[in-house]
Amino acid sequence: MGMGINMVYKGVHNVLDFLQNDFPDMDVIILYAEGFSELCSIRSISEAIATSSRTYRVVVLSSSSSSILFSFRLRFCLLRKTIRENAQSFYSMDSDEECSLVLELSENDPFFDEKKKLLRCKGFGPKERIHLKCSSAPSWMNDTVKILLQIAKIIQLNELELYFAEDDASVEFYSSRNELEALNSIVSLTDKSLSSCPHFHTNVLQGLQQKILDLISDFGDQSNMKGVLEKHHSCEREEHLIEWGKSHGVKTGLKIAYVEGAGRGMIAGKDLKVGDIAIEIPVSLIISEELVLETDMYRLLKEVDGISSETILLLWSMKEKYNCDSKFKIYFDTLPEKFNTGLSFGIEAITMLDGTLLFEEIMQSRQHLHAQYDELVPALCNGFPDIFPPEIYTWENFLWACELWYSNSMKIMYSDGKLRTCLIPLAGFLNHSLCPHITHYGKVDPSTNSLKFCLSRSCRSGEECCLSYGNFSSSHFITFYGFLPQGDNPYDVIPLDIDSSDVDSIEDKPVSNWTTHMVRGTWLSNNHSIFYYGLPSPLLDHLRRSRSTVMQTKTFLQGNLENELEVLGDLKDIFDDMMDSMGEVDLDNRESYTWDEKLAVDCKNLQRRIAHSVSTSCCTGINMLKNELHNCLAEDIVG
Ligand SMILES: C[S@@+](CC[C@H](N)C(=O)[O-])C[C@H]1O[C@@H](n2cnc3c(N)ncnc32)[C@H](O)[C@@H]1O
Repeated sequence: MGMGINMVYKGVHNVLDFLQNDFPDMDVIILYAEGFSELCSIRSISEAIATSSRTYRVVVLSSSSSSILFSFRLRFCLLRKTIRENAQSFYSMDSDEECSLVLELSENDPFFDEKKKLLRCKGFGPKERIHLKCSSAPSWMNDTVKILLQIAKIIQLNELELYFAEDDASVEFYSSRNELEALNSIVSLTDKSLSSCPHFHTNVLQGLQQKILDLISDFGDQSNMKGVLEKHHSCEREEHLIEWGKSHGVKTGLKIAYVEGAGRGMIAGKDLKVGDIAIEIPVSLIISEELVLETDMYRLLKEVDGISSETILLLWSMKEKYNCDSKFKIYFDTLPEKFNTGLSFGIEAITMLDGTLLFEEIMQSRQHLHAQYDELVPALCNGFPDIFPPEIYTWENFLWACELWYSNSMKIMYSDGKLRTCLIPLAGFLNHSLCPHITHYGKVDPSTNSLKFCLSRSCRSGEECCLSYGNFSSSHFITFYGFLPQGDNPYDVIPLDIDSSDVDSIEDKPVSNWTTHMVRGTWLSNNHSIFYYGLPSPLLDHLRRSRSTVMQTKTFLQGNLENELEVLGDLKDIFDDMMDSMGEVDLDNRESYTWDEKLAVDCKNLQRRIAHSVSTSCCTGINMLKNELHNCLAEDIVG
């Protein structure tokens, strides 16, 4: 039913109550604005309406030229609702013959409230049943996939991705990790449904699953992170290791080759599909604490107060490297003599890092390792030289073992439920990618007593097969792995030292769950409009609240605009100071630098780019705000 009402604007927060309580039957809303400031209110009203679980049709009538901007935004809100409406009408069907997919945000999700809010912004609830029925409409499949993906992506967000997505419904892409997790979660859902749906639905489900698999494949093809193979290197020792592995139960179709800039990597010997096992390692070939339990070294070390199983393994591996009778000699023989991680940066490279996050990370880690060595090793060598020969237990060898364990170990969940830090021969040749083929690999399969590395995206014959080492910043990768990942790393953030506790609560009730704040390169954001500026909303909201005790809304009121100006001015100062303290980056001489100096300048350049992007976005925002403020004041004078 359409109904025209003369709606009195009661403020953004009670618009929905107003509509639902006073006009429960209304489904078409006509918003009319004469001047600029009325248009600003309309935008806020329309945003509030867009969060409703009911569908309203909103029409904007305006005499102002700025209406184009708002109509665009409104159309966007409407579009989201219309897609959902259409899709639901395609899915509606006989309940007896129902086949549906249910996407549900778990109430145990640590970010349940934030994700629920984001789902609402997009017009979804925490539990959505999507009914599937092949429609005659050609777009039904695309519409269905679009909805499934929108929901799945939000459910699969991790903390950091959520921080940068919160309060901004326009975000469609969060990270490659998120994209792959979301797509794979729908593949699993369709798998489950295929086993329980009546057989006449299998075509629909299989069609849907194939569509998702095609999307996964397209996504992999688009990612520009394929390793270039260096054919002139010999991999004889590595091939021996593969043969040894296979003779002890390893199953794999992967080969080893040198990859430009990454050392050795694993290459698919044939086309591999989503779900295929790239490599399977029997537990008997995994190096974990189990292996040292029977040694004299273990019996001695377990008496040392507070020593961890990781430290015991590290000390064991220092000696095992030189043990000619080791069961793992062939594995130790393939390990690099030097790891070249941030932990072994020279003094020149460290000096270049002054003012960067990497400087702090490397210095703290080195201090920690030196303290650990000094506390433990000399005493062991003096007390038990037979077990800890001083010529093996040097600082250099200790650092080598630390770098080995930091850069090559994986945390594995064993069948007894215990998480163990392990070295895994062969799987240790898998390099990292921001768009990995393998995302889940940490659990022993009790039925085979082996560790399986299954593909979350396909890998063509001859292509390097990569996994994800984790969602780390580039400074973490440099410190502990010795490389800077290729491409945009969404986890490259600059944390801000802001205490949220006092401003982010009203009468002891938190208004936001974010207690720490950060920024990342604003080129990663697609919303640079006023009130967003490519910056994270939780940070902006926090700074707004700390600057003004008045409730802040995203409306074009003079007070709000003035507060925004101050917030952006403060942020800009912080990042301009950061750039000043880091100094310039000399990229012209990069080729003459040593390996560690190259990593140092690249990392410094990255942090500078992030700081510069934040400062530039603040500057653009300040200019936009000044224009709006000017318009606002002009309206007031005319009014
Ligand atoms: C687990 S090992 C992988 C095998 C290693 N490439 C080798 O030759 O032994 C981890 C190390 O590989 C290298 N690496 C892994 N992924 C990389 C990447 N994306 N880019 C550059 N180097 C990488 C780093 O040196 C890292 O410390």
